Amino acid sequence: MSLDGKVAVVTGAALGIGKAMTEILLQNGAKVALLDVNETAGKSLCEALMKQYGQEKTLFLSCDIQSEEQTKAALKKTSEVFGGIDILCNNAGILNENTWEKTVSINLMGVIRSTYLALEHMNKLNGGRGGVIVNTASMAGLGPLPSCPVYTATKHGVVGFTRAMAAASSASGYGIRVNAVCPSFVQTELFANILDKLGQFSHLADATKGMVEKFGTLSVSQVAECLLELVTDETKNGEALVVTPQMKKYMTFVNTIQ
Ligand SMILES: NC(=O)C1=CN([C@@H]2O[C@H](COP(=O)(O)OP(=O)(O)OC[C@H]3O[C@@H](n4cnc5c(N)ncnc54)[C@H](O)[C@@H]3O)[C@@H](O)[C@H]2O)C=CC1
Ligand SMILES: CC/C=C\C[C@H](O)C(=O)/C=C/C=C/C=C\C=C\[C@@H](O)C/C=C\CCC(=O)O
Repeated sequence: MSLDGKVAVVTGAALGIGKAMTEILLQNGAKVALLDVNETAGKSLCEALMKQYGQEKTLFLSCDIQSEEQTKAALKKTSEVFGGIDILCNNAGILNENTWEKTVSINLMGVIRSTYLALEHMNKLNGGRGGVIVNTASMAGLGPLPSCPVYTATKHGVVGFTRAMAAASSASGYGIRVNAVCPSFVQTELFANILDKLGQFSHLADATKGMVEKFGTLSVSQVAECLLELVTDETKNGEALVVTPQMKKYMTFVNTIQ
């Protein structure tokens, strides 16, 4: 799928992985709506991107994906300005075992909310153009991180939601592919602050450090390249693309219900 003329929405676009996703989508010809709760960083990035790619290519919308009203308004504005939505990158997320309800609210409920609201614009059965949704899960969505069980649960939920939505879309004729990217550790602000966010599991920090030493850390660009692959390869639907500094692979899942 060529990205020329396509319209993308990236949540959590202001920093880290979302910023890299935004940049690679613009580099490949898409228009991008940047949604983020961090207005200062979002506006600053959007201004810089407008200078590099043109005013007509980017839009920043302040949006907390925990809010139905804000998310609905941001997606509506995106459609009004750019004429529709073809690509949704559900990237916004946090890690904080101290505030685990907020972690669930953003990482899982926010992905579900953004997906359902975007379907109103993307679904071919609603007059949409179809397209692709890519959810930023994590390797913690495929196996446990003992020092952050709630974060692990949210990412497992994102992987399960991704696979179920992909099947539902295919069976329903929505014309929308749904995939997940599952990185290991990535050098971002979220990653830099994790040792302060483990709450009652802070005693397991050393084990986490050991995992980081084992896996190493990815750059945000490496994750963005995976996004581009999942967006442009129209054969990919219901996939979980695992990426570490050592390897990249599509997960195979055993369907226990035959
Ligand atoms: N950094 C890492 O090691 C890994 C991160 N991930 C996932 O990647 C995604 C992005 O994380 P990073 O770039 O590392 O984090 P980051 O903290 O660098 O950037 C996250 C962005 O999301 C925004 N955001 C947070 N809550 C929001 C909300 N309620 N509504 C809208 N925007 C919100 C923040 O303002 C920030 O701009 C997250 O879903 C995270 O779980 C997955 C695997 C590894
Ligand atoms: C303490 C949390 C640190 C960083 C959070 C970051 O956002 C993140 O999500 C990092 C995840 C890194 C995970 C690295 C390894 C995970 C290993 C096990 O959980 C097994 C996972 C998957 C197995 C997949 C497979 O190859 O079979």
